[in-house]
Amino acid sequence: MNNTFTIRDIVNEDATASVSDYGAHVLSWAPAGEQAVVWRPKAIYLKEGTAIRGGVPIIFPWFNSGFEGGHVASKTPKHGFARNSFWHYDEEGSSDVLLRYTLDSSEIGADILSQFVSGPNPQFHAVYTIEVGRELTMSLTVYNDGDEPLSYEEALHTYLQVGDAEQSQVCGLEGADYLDTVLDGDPRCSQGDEPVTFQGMVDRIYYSADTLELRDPVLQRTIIVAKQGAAQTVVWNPGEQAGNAIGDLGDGEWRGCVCVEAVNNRDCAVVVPPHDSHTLQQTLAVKH
Ligand SMILES: O=P(O)(O)OC[C@H]1O[C@H](O)[C@H](O)[C@@H](O)[C@@H]1O
Repeated sequence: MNNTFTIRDIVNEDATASVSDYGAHVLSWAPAGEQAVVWRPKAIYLKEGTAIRGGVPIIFPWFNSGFEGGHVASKTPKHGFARNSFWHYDEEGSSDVLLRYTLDSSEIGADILSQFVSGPNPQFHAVYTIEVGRELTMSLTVYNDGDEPLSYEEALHTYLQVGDAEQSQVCGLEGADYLDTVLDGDPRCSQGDEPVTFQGMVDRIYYSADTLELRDPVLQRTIIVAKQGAAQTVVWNPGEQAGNAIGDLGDGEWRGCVCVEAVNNRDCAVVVPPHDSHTLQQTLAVKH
């Protein structure tokens, strides 16, 4: 594996984007003529073993500290190893509109692999593609190369740029059940008829895979978030207090983003039969 922090800038007639090989991490994406849609903070810190803030971290094979036997577990690193790994850039499989990355279980330490719920010796490889155009489509396919079912959690943890989180709304989750992980015991709640808004920390796992709209009155646009192969949607913004306490964000930067994430976690973890695969996909677009 090539352990250098390469960042690839993509410029084509429909969009610009930048992608880091470390984490196969989309750092930014803007359709032509638009402000950035995928949000990145002012400073990006690149350090082996540490996740990049902003952009689209790939969360795999567990979400937060994982979930096992009906309880929150204590797996490390937080959100799995995919965002902290140097992925292989597939030169031949890539172009100025599509980037392709791979990662193989043989490159991951046994101590980390031993934390898989489905058994200590998983064999798999992952292929991640990023299509850069007027839409951005990110697809994570995990192939189970072993003889036992492979179980994991995953997310495409997408930071979306907004003019002001407190004035933004996520529409399309009305009536959906969710786990409110800000509250003790992560109680199951139900979204009323109103959109999701951001006054204080919001950290929720919605049992919905519907296409959503992030409405932004400040930038006067709507970001459309569609997904496939996801059972859930996580919506997250840390709010002022926790946002200003995040070490790799400047004061007030939390206001410039809202995370809308395509997710399979907890009771919706993926189980891939032997020699089969699963794809999680998220597509972003803008409308005015
Ligand atoms: O700070 P990070 O490790 O990147 O995690 C950032 C956030 O990711 C997700 O949105 C989780 O739902 C949150 O609980 C977590 O705080």
